[in-house]
Amino acid sequence: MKHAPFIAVEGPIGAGKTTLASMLSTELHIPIIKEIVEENPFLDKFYQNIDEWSFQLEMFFLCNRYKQLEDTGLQYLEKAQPVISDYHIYKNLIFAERTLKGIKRDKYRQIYHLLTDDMPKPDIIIYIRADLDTLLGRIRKRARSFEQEMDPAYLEQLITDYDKGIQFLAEQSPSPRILTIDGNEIDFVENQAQFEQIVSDVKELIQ
Ligand SMILES: Nc1ncnc2c1ncn2[C@@H]1O[C@H](COP(=O)(O)OP(=O)(O)O)[C@@H](O)[C@H]1O
Ligand SMILES: Nc1nc2c(ncn2[C@H]2C[C@H](O)[C@@H](COP(=O)(O)O)O2)c(=O)[nH]1
Repeated sequence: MKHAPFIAVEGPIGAGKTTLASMLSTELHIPIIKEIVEENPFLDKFYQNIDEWSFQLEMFFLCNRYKQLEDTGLQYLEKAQPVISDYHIYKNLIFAERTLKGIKRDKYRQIYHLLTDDMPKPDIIIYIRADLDTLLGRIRKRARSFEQEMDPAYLEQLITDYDKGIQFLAEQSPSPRILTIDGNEIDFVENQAQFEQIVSDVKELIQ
């Protein structure tokens, strides 16, 4: 790979994105960009009433990620410095296609493309797949109050949406390199050898 890599860790809610991105950042000495969660004023309301709050929430995520992506370009990529983030900007569309309807979805799509089409995109995606039980267990473990009443059907739908979304990204040109991790079987937190294998796979992708 000639230019500095832009690595994104992706996967549905609770898959372990932030955990793995932080571990890789430390191990590979690559700065990390993390998404803003706790400061989000709409998440709590969203989980109580998705239809009522989805547009505000999706726009908040989109604007924040747009700003982070702009900064990532200026601070790292244009200076040929590698960077790792715990999300891919396409995540916005994966969620919004599920949570928005009708005219709001149409408007959101237009704004999404207007803001992001010419922005830098990750060239390496680490995709953590995990089934519903694993994700629910991790969400419980993380214990964010607003996520505890999440409808399992919503999460289950997102698992499928993510598979389709990552497949879509794989078909883009130029296509990102994708490392898929089985989050049910591979425990990069407790199992050092499994983490080292991921590090080795990522180093190979970076070469
Ligand atoms: N491989 C793993 N094994 C055990 N616990 C994990 C693993 N990955 C993440 N966790 C835990 O699961 C929770 C969710 O992880 P997190 O990285 O916040 O997920 P995400 O960023 O994908 O939503 C956290 O409490 C984290 O410590
Ligand atoms: N509706 C949306 N929800 C989102 C989006 N990005 C994140 N989230 C939610 C999911 C979790 O409750 C929380 C943190 O996300 P993690 O995937 O890091 O666990 O925020 C989004 O774009 N739309």
